[in-house]
Amino acid sequence: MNTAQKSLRDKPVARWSALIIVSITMFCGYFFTDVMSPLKPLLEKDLGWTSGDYGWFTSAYGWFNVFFFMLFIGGIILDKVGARITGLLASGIMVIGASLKYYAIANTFPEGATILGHSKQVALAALGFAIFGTGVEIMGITVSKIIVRWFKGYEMALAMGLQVAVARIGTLLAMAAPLRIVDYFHGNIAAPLAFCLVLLIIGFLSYFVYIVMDKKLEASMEKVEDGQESDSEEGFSFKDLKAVFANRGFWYIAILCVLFYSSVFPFLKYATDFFINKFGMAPERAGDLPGLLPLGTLFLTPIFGGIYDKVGKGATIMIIGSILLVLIHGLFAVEGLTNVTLAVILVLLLGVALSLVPSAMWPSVAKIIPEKQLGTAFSMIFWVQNWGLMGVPLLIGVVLEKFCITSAPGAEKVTYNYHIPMLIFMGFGVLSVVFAFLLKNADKKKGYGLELPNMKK
Ligand SMILES: NCCCC[C@H](N)C(=O)NCC(=O)O
Repeated sequence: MNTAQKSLRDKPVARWSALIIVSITMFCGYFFTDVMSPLKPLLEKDLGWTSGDYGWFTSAYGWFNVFFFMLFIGGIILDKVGARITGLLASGIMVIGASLKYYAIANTFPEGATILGHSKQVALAALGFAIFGTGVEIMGITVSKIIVRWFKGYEMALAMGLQVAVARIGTLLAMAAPLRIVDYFHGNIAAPLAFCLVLLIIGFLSYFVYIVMDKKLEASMEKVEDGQESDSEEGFSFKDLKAVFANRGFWYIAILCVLFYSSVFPFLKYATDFFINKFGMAPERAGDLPGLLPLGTLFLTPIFGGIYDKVGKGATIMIIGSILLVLIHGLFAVEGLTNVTLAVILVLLLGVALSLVPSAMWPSVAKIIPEKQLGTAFSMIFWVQNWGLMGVPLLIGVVLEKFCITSAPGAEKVTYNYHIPMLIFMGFGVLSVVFAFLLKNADKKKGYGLELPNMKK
């Protein structure tokens, strides 16, 4: 290819700059997603929430995505009108949802005011989180497609890994910062949300810079004579949907996705409380331990992504990550194992698992599904995954409240035994292993190329 035929995506500086910009928006989204997790004990102590309230509120993240098919709608919009408008809409929705959630937590409401059997505060916070969850998930599929658009044939898995790594810095801050921010603002539980809301607005504004870059990319692609990489996609069609549904590899990846993530992200929602209850950690420091999880993934996700780009072995990487899950949650479930050093090691290992599987899973989707159906495919995978992100935190909240309370009724501080929740997380790990093997098997039969490198020679 001579210089005249190059499009903007062929210039490393341009494609990495595009990646940095969209990663900032995702970073802010991930921060907000988990910012309430370390606050669970405080929500119970200061605002009178129960574990059931917390589980219900946390599950709201997936409500609209699952029941109103917002991810499908987002995927269709993405394939029809492209990443520029979809991304802007999605990050705007994130800001609106986050503002409502902040309003709910920052205010007090008349006692006894309930909506759907929960206090007005819990219900409004949940509604805000549901709106936010729609925005951040649609943003997730948009960013996945943006990366494919800029990096296909280049360092695609590395780029996806780096984007996820930057997003996970958001998760890390969400674990480590909120209790410190609350402390700094003299016990104000809403302060971390306000801080995060400001970041989300910055993420929204930074997306305008990406829009300018995307326009330039399009113009440069139009100049490329053969137009082979042009974004002249046909957009969503029901034929595409049927094609994606008929693809066995797609289903294995989607089911692996929901199982794997069900035992990681919902775990994070309860991790601070778990470490306080099982390992006797001081509440002010207990968020630091789950914070180690995203820390490890920062470095490892891009490294494993780079290995997949150069060496391949995508399906095998997913199997190893899933086996790790079983071991980790299995050990967490063992009663009497309360050594903090062991907890640190297990959290770090969970970080390894959370690097292995995503670094191979997301680029593998682009191998199984043709590019013009990718928006649809990512949105369907995220839809399946959202059942888990919605249902599992709710399940754990209910299980905790019904079967795991160890304190006396009416005690000032409620304490829990996390044995059953950990067994539930382990169960998801076991099923992940099964589906990772099924995926590898399908790859052998259908030749998706999951075990092959991503990079063109
Ligand atoms: N706490 C963030 C949830 C992100 C869900 C999202 N659909 C996703 O799977 N992102 C990829 C990842 O590995 O984070």
